[in-house]
Amino acid sequence: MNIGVIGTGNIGTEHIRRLAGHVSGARPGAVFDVDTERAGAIAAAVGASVHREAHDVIDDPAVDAVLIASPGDTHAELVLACIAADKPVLCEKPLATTSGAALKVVEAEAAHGRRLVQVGFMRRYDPGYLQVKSVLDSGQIGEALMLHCVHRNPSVPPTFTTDMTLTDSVVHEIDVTRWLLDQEIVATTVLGGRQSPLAADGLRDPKLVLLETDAGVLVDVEIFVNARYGYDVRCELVGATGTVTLDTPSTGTVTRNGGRAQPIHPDWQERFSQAYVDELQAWVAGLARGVTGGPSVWDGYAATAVAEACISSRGTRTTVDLADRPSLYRSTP
Ligand SMILES: NC(=O)C1=CN([C@@H]2O[C@H](COP(=O)(O)OP(=O)(O)OC[C@H]3O[C@@H](n4cnc5c(N)ncnc54)[C@H](O)[C@@H]3O)[C@@H](O)[C@H]2O)C=CC1
Ligand SMILES: O=C1[C@@H](O)[C@H](O)[C@@H](O)[C@H](O)[C@H]1O
Repeated sequence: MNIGVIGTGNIGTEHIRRLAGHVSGARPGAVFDVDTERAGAIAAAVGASVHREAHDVIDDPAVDAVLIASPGDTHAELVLACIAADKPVLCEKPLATTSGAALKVVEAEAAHGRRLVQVGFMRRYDPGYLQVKSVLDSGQIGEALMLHCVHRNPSVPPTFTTDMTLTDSVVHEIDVTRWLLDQEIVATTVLGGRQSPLAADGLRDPKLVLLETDAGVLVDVEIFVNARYGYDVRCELVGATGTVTLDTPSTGTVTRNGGRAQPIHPDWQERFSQAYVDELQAWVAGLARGVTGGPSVWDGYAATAVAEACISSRGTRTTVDLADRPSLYRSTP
């Protein structure tokens, strides 16, 4: 499979390297980035060609499938072009930054009649989250009652906005909640509270997000993107007869001088490195069989709709109103 990649920043470059060296059955064949120097550097490193426009990648007959890793507000338009060209696409999260834009993608793919799009919610491929899901599904802890989540980033670039803490960061917990519980989120309340002195001017950080599902499960998420000490993503799912916990993986405990240190990952690149490879490998394996699975545009739309309600909340309970779910998305492949 010859993969065309649009966006060669942080994650785009890493995905290209993974496609070149860690995913069987695929190679990065063509790339585009508005930053032509950046695109040229990674293309030269992996032997890919550089295109002049994003649409040249999508329309390139030698490109079997497209991977979109440009900023979130560019995604919906590019995914629509892939659907129009009948080309499979893995689109990094978020599918879109507004629910209206995401819904247009849902409608376009539903009208197309078969799935072409996978959304990059890679936590569904993380061995830790998979274990949490398998414990819940096995019935060992009874029915799910509550989910507690922590999502801490050491820092964010100056371009990162308060809205992005919800659309770019909490969107992962929104997807994890829907996937783990197989329930829709119907309401949210977001509280600001005391702010970090280390947050950039105008950035509301940290925040507490409360999500309510259609089955009444309550989910709390601490989002804190200036935690400084490292990358810390955890959760505890509380069931009727027990709990299952996903801890921050340690990278090697050092015991010395009367003390014990447990290093943790510096950022998402290291923490989820295996999940990204497994996500890409599953996508490519599906492509070879002519099947697109994994998180769908419905999942992308629902997640963006919830994130949008979080943005509107500002301390008050805000409901989430989803459109009707097309039959294409009623069963997960
Ligand atoms: N699944 C995950 O855990 C992660 C997902 N992401 C997602 O990946 C996307 C990219 O994030 P980063 O790589 O961190 O950002 P980045 O800012 O490092 O890279 C974005 C790249 O896109 C390029 N670009 C901007 N406009 C473009 C356009 N119209 N067409 C083509 N290229 C364009 C920029 O020049 C830059 O090289 C975002 O949607 C983000 O939410 C990012 C990090 C982790
Ligand atoms: O997707 C990601 C980033 O875009 C986002 O900015 C971070 O907060 C997340 O931890 C990371 O997984």
